[in-house]
Amino acid sequence: MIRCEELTKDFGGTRALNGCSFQIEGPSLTGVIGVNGAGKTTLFKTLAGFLRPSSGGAFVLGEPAFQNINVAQNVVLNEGRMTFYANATLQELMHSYSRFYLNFDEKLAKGLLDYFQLDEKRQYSHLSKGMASTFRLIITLAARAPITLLDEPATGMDPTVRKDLYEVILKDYIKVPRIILIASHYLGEMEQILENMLLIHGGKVMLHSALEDFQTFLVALQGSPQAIRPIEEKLQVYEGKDFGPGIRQIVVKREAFQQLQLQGEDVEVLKIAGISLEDSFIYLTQRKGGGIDELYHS
Ligand SMILES: Nc1ncnc2c1ncn2[C@@H]1O[C@H](COP(=O)(O)OP(=O)(O)OP(=O)(O)O)[C@@H](O)[C@H]1O
Repeated sequence: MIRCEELTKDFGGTRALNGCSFQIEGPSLTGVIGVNGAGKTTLFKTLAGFLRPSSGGAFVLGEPAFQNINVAQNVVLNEGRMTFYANATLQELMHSYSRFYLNFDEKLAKGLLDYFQLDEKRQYSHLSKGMASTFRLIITLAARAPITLLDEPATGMDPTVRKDLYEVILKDYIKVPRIILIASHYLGEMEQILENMLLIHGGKVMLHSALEDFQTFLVALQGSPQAIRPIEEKLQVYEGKDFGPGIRQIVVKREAFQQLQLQGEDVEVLKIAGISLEDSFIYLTQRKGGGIDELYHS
């Protein structure tokens, strides 16, 4: 179980987390998404016990996470900037993980190294970016820690390896259900394996829901401008645009639209369409103010 309560983390003058609260009780494959700088890595490092909260709390298995040996043994963090000692071979790194994580599955780790054609005698520092990511993922999953945190696990991987990566994560989760959080910007690809979504924005949780609820959170309405305008005036519109003279489209919250309780003719003129996960993410986290067009028109 993991729980954050009004978790705030400051780095000097920068507030990376700002009253972040959520809880995950049981096994779950959760995607953690957010724009660059939203606070995802800070959240993971705090849950792993590497960072002390400035205020509020981060709890793992009911205990405060910071510098807690019980937490450390139950949480494994895979992060791109992880440094291992110079000259370490894959075999040595695997060995050090297996001594620290009591459930480390060596057979699985070796099987995956074979599958991804990584020679365990090679030095980690000599691997390419994508190979290093693959290796980190292998030892992180093989650790079989009850809380597994994957921060941008696909960094540098080519599309074929990424496809395998998602399959490996999913199969491993099915074999040993546990709390797995994956922070990634590859939303369209991750979507196929996730159960839940946690959207972090400005250091806070903006949305924490089942994947299906996230996928249907926003909806696109198309119709004549006469049919669309009255809705537009009543609801928060995430995007509005005209498709030629006779058709206007707006993006709004599905629930808010349903609560409008439109009747009869009004409903008939509207075409309602779903929105991809990636587009929903963009609409929900878009920057306010002038867009890119404006920058290039001065
Ligand atoms: N050690 C640090 N010192 C100072 N500022 C930091 C430090 N670590 C993170 N920050 C700042 O905290 C904020 C959140 O950073 P964080 O790395 O958690 O974001 P993120 O959501 O993981 O971003 P990305 O998607 O780009 O990886 C950013 O403004 C970042 O510059």
